[in-house]
Amino acid sequence: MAQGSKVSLAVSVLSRLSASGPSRPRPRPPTTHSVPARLVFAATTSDTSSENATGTTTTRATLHFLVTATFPPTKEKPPTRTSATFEFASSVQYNEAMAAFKRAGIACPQFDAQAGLAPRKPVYFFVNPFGGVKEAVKIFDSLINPMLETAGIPFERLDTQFKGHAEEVVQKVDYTKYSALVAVSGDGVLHEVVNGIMSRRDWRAARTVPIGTIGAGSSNAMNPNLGHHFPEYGILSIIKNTTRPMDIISITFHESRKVVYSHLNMAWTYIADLDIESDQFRWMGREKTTLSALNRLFRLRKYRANIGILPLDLSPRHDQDLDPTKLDPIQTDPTDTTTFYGPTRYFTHNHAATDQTTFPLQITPAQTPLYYFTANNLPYISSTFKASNNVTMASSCMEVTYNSERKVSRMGMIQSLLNERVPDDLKAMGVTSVQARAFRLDPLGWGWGMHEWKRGSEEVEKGKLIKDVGGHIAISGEPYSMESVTVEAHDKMINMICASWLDED
Ligand SMILES: Nc1ncnc2c1ncn2[C@@H]1O[C@H](COP(=O)(O)OP(=O)(O)OP(=O)(O)O)[C@@H](O)[C@H]1O
Repeated sequence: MAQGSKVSLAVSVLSRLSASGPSRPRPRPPTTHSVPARLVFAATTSDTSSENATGTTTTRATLHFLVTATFPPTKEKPPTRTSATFEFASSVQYNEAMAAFKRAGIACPQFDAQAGLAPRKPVYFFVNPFGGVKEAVKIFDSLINPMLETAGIPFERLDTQFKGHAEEVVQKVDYTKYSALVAVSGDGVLHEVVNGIMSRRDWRAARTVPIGTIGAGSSNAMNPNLGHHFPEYGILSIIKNTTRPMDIISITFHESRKVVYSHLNMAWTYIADLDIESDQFRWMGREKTTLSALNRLFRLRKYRANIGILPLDLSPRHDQDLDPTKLDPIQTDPTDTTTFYGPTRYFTHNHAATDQTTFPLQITPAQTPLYYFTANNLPYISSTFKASNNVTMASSCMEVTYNSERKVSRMGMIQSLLNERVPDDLKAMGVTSVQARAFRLDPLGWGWGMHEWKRGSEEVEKGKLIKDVGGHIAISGEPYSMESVTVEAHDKMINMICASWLDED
């Protein structure tokens, strides 16, 4: 049977049923209906067989469906969850229907159980009760719990008690007991999960465990990056266990001597300022970022730095040793960044921003001030804002975008905010972008005017660059100190749960 007709069969079964009717009369043999809906998930619960007066055995099953208005699903219309109980005239018809679902890639856990397939290991959920507009617990109770129970997938849940809790647990957990580690949060808890994995001695093996996220924060950048515009789609991907390999970036801090990993981005200047400062508008919920973006746009700080970038096409290839049986040596000096656990950072050590052999694309303080500087591992930096056009989940690079002109276009930036994406022609914003394998950033300071440099809130010095005066580096939306960093892309380092229909082109 062709794939289309299998789905048609499933849809035709659905089209016969009212949204939540009780038991129905026997269905007639299925016929194909044209229904403006796509069925992406079905599971059966409470199957029962009984013999009627004529001695015929009928099978009754409750089917649970997730139906989308279009396929691939879009962000405009949420999917519909519905269930219906109906009777199959014979066990043959029941088995045929279940097999059709199964062949169409629809989850039928009871069918798996009948086929003797081993049950899945539990999924480990990290739920942040305080992220975003505090919706994580509600999303867990009203969607994740029932959908996973319907699909017959076991799970464990940890409500995070403090910042860093998820990272602490992931560093120690026996991940082999779980089929996936999933953050129900904004990007903050996923950031912790990724860092927890990469800071283990056995990161080579641990990195293969599927990682997922159900957006329950305020920005939820991973929703569009993974094709999960609604939580149901993220849950569906967990049920179906659809994963893709994904790059991450490492950020080595040379002064505070630490290494941080990011699934999303590293931002400095405008984007970092607006992101970190948006926290003061948390009470506004999802609008906090827009308000913060406008607020900072009219008070743009002028930053100075030495920056060296290694473009992807000039980057030498290095193979990582990813043998999952290997353990990194025990770390004895916690300040020696060369011995930190996690992938080898080839371009990090002993290279200054001015080292043109490693970082041939140079930006100097004479070419600055800088207003806009981001390094994105993925296209979307919030649930709606597309900040990069030339990067995908596994593009072996990040997209570094910065203002190449001494002035950015505020009008261009407002236009970009309204359109919720950077323009294809970046010149309209006064910025440029490069696919980069690595870069080194030595920030020097910031000021309001060309000759005035502000320290904290009071002191103004003329013509002098001052370090450490309140600027931020933001990594996956989390604040870090503004200091010299080297940033590298690491190919296909994690195994990310994403929608099967995600089209990254
Ligand atoms: N129980 C907790 N109490 C306080 N902070 C927590 C707790 N659990 C997690 N955190 C921290 O809360 C921060 C924000 O979390 P999260 O990413 O879930 O929400 P958000 O910042 O609103 O979302 P987004 O990243 O989408 O804007 C993260 O830094 C995370 O480490």
